[in-house]
Amino acid sequence: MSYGKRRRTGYDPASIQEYTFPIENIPRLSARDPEVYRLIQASRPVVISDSGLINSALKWNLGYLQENLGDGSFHVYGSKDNRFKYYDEKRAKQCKSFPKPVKRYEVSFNDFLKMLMEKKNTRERIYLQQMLNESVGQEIVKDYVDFNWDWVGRIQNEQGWGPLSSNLLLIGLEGNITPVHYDEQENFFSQISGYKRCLLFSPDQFENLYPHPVAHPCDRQSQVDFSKPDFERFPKFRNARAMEAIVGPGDVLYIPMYWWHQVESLKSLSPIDHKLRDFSTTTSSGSSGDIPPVTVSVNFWYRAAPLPATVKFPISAQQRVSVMRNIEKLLASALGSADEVGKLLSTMVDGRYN
Ligand SMILES: O=C(O)C(=O)C[C@H](CCCc1ccccc1)C(=O)O
Ligand SMILES: [Zn+2]
Repeated sequence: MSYGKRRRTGYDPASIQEYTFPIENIPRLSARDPEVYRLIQASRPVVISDSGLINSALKWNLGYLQENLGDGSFHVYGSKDNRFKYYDEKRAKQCKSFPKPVKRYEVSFNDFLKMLMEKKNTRERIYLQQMLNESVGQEIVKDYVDFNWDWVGRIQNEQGWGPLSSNLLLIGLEGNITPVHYDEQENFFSQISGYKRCLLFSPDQFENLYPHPVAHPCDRQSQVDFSKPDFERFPKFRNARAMEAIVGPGDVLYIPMYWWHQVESLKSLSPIDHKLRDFSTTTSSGSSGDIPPVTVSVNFWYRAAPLPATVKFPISAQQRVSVMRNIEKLLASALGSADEVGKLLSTMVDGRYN
């Protein structure tokens, strides 16, 4: 079932990267439409345009956040290009040969704003990704309490999901890309300011997207770089097909657990007013005018529903991924290292199962 045309308002279409795979649209519906809940029930992506989930956060511009986020520290990632490929710190320590794709800084929000200004001239791009925690100021707590918990809580209960595990605050530069990966939690991805293009791939496309081994620092991330796919190493990537949603302020995208997604911050057409109190007094270079436009999002990660008592065959694509993950983990521990897992699996399969 193909849904309408790509949303055309608010962002610069020239900031949409061209890729090699076909793209369908993710349905964009009102929270009043029962189809929304049928899609969520079926673990299919949907954009809900008027849920009001994060209406209280639509005023979260950089000035307001600077005033109210408090003086906790924030994780800010730096990348030498525009890709922010996540990696697991402790696994990276065990893989001495692993080239870290991004640097991680721990800074105050003010330092983040300074980095935004200074990085404007350097090659390095930055991306603030911080879980909202009790260190935030009272105003932010108030806004958080005013999220539409009735709406999202009803879905959480109806779907039998586990507890909310975290809300990640995301503040990135236009052009930043989070490369395609999957998460093991249900996600209501909410857009606060600016526009993001979300490319989603169903869990049954595992074989088209070639994730790193489970024991690798980039577990759950695809090895394929969409901007220059290596079809020799990843031939099945030719079969990949995406669903797309371009989300703007107030939109909520349901990203079902195990669904692959790549998130790209687009260029906003209307200038974003950061309402930053004059910044020049506290830093050497420039005033708030020098702050480049950013996108702001917050996600809602929910733990999955418990597995059903009786398994229904054939198992779902998500269950297949979970089984493959468990086998990789078991073999890595049984063999004492992840390096021999491939060899052992080939020995098991070659000439016997294929
Ligand atoms: O909400 C989601 O799931 C996203 O992927 C949103 C994405 C940033 C996620 C960063 C990340 C990726 C992998 C592991 C932990 C953190 C964006 O908006 O750029
Ligand atoms: Zn994600």
